[in-house]
Amino acid sequence: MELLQFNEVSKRFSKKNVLENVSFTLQANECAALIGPNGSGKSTIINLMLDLLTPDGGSIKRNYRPTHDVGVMFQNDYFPENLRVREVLDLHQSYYGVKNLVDEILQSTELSSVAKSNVFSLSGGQKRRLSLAIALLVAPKLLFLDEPTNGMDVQSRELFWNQIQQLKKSERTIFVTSHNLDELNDYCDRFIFLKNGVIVKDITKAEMRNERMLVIASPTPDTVHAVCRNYGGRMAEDILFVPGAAVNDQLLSYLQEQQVNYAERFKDVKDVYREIYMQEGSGEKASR
Ligand SMILES: Nc1ncnc2c1ncn2[C@@H]1O[C@H](COP(=O)(O)OP(=O)(O)OP(=O)(O)O)[C@@H](O)[C@H]1O
Repeated sequence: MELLQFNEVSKRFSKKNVLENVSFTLQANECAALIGPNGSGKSTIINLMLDLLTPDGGSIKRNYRPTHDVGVMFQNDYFPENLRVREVLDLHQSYYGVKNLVDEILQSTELSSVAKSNVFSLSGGQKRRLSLAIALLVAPKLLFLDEPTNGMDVQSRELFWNQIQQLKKSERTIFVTSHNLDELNDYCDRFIFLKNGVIVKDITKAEMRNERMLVIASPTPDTVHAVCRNYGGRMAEDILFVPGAAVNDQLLSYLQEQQVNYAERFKDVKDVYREIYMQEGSGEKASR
């Protein structure tokens, strides 16, 4: 089922075009990530999805009620002062007038043991999980996670994403924005890349893994120059990344002749990110 459809949506603030002809659909059960640098328009898209903004052009079709079927885990945790964990959830539940899900959610977010604790005594990871618990109170069809693991340590991140994996099994659409590309790569099924208010790539994990990458660690300047000039590629953190489309017998023979060590692997989100947002490395790509 299609949960959402953006059809050539544009948005302006003052005279500045912030989104231009943005089109995408979200299916029920998807776990999709919206990726883009600061200021690329992610929050504007989310606010349009939540019906907090109106588009200046195009149309949005929602198969959900923005006030009743959507749970949002905001970037920062805001809780009423001096309340216990359970009281915070009871309070939110009373606003929404929804079915009593507090015990179930305390359990699924692993907060039962701190249900009677004051929210200020919680660890950073527990506070993030309480924000998730609040977002789940409406039994959302659509769950927004905005930089969900900010401030969490490794163990809390793993626990958090395991909980999201469980939620994925229960017919929910999950929409994540995060700058943590490793996490998105591991846990999302689809990646929508935004650049200056335009969707420049919309790719599923399965599609991405159809492509290979070639990786050369600590290449010499001569190797960087020769490979980039003839095949394209990008340098990042002393590694040269060559896109799958350029990986061919000629390139591999060249590297073997030059005794350059390389490795081949599937493409991941960071590779796509580099292709979109980073300049190609030294040398011009030859027209082939
Ligand atoms: N209410 C507003 N009035 C004027 N300009 C705005 C408003 N909201 C956003 N903008 C501008 O629109 C552009 C996109 O902003 P947006 O917040 O959607 O980006 P973002 O990708 O979410 O950024 P970040 O990663 O920093 O949260 C920015 O140039 C921002 O300054």
